[in-house]
Amino acid sequence: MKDMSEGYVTADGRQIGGVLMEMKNITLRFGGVVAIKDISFDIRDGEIRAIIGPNGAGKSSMLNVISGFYVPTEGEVWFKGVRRGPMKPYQVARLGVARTFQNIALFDGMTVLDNIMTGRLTRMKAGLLSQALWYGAAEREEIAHREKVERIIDFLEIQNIRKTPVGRLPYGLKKRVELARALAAEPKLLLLDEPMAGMNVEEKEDMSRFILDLNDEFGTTIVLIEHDMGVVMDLSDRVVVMDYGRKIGDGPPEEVRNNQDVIDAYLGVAHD
Ligand SMILES: Nc1ncnc2c1ncn2[C@@H]1O[C@H](COP(=O)(O)OP(=O)(O)OP(=O)(O)O)[C@@H](O)[C@H]1O
Repeated sequence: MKDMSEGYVTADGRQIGGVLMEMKNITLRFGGVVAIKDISFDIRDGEIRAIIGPNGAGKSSMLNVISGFYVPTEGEVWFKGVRRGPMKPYQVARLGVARTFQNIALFDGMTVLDNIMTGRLTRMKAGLLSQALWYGAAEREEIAHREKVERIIDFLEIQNIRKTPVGRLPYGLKKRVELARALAAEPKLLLLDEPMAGMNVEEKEDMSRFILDLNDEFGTTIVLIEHDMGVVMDLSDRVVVMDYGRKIGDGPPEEVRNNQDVIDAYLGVAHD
């Protein structure tokens, strides 16, 4: 077991805990393409960690390694002090990892409420047989799940659309429902793939507020990929910068912003 005791205090006075997840020398290849080259970093309990980089840098690939969707070609992933082997998505979900997607992945024909309930599936104990045999227990479980979901609906201020089919909602609200569904799994680690993509300024402000509030209220650790630099600088405690599959920067936003390699990558300086 790893020592998880160390932590740090953020510029705004939040106490960040020890290492929740550690990526050790991760390399990921797709045939001849090397999407990630020997990258190491950690994610600490309670922090908001961003992964940034130009198009094709390897950010989505890295998020997929963190989520367990991809198994790295080389390197180790440690979660809660234990080395993680290859896992099925539901096993990763049970460990407490949930995510949202770059292209919203909701059921358009279902209501907001039912979409969010699908986020509780990995937490449901009562299977079909036990539901038939122990109807009372299953009903109690269902009520408990609904209470959790209602709390999330209140938290994300979407009470007025709870019965609306998702397909009828504007883009920004769909993104919020997707966040609600991920939260319904009560994740320890929440992965957000471009949570602000395609949003207007007001929607971005709302989403930023919800991300900060949920980190504060539920203590959820967050990893996000985001192209909007203003958002990244405002929200994150520490930032990993990727370029051509390599890590070229890692630290608090102000440190990363002044890193010459990062400036060069964003200005498109030639690489050898
Ligand atoms: N499934 C795959 N099969 C083959 N190559 C892939 C696959 N996924 C990603 N790649 C390649 O790996 C590299 C990194 O891609 P990735 O999507 O992780 O970058 P990214 O930083 O998320 O880019 P973007 O900001 O454009 O989403 C690219 O060269 C990409 O073409």
